[in-house]
Amino acid sequence: MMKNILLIATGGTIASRSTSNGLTPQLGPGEILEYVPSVQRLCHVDCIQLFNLDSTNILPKHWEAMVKAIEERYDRYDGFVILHGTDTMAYTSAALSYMIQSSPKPVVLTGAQRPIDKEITDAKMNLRDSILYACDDDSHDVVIVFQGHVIAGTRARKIRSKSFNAFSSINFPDVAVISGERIIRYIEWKAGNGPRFYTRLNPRVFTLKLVPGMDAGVIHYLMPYYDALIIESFGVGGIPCYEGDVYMKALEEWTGSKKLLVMTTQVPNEGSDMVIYNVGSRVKRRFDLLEAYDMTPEATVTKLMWLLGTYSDDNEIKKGFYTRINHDLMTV
Ligand SMILES: NC(=O)C[C@H](N)C(=O)O
Repeated sequence: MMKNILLIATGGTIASRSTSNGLTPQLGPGEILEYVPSVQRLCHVDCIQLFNLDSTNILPKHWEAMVKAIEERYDRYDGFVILHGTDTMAYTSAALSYMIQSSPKPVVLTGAQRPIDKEITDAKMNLRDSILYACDDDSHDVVIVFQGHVIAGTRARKIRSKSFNAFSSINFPDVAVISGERIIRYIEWKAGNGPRFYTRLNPRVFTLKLVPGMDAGVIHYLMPYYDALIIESFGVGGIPCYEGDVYMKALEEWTGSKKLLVMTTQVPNEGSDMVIYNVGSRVKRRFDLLEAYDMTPEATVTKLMWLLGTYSDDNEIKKGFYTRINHDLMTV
């Protein structure tokens, strides 16, 4: 029997037309689908348009809208394909991985680096591959399908701003590749017993990228606005101890007001390991902090938004942070 797929349009380059002010999302999902008539042979597709945004403008409330749209229609479809801009797609795929857990049906995000109405475009291949993947019996959970790569929702990172192969899977293999009509699966991955939907997020999570010599006073400034601070430190992880240990004092003030402190690294691959150097281990011993290890920055920030929006108990938040969801964390 033919599968039923829901195509959810949110904007991005795939929906954009050239205007005198640059590329602007204008096409609806029906118009986009017309460029790939071959999908008619694969499945039946229904379309909805939630918004039509350059993904630069995506907010946590848009993630909530995507989740609600899927939850309301979950029983009626075999799979879901979300058309999305590439700029923040890795944040959305991570957020949705926490908000739609253990889904036996696939939720596929895709988009393009060039609009679908251009002669040279990656949009048609990405859309066709995504629908092919969403129709497959062995597909489940949140993934990005892009340029033939299938990447777990928590592992994607935009690594090229212009080329077609824009996404990479960080610290984890591609879960599959798509070659023509074939899906070649690289990892054994069983469907969970969900879905479990979560729609509450707390966006008061700040990511601070350390730069040599940065004024530690910035941490004090963040106090009224944020509940959790993720420090993207250098290398395997550490906090500078120059100038009278101002960073340690700032972090004492931060943690003293019952706010979460999370350490990660700005190095793209292999993650943090704070106990290796004195600059890290002294911080880890001093504070009851969380360490992101091999999680991506996108997964770390959205996981905290989900945890802080869902749980109020500190221990539950800490336990939840170290619980592996959609392949986000392998070290622990
Ligand atoms: N390739 C793209 O989709 C980029 C676009 N600015 C977006 O993220 O919406």
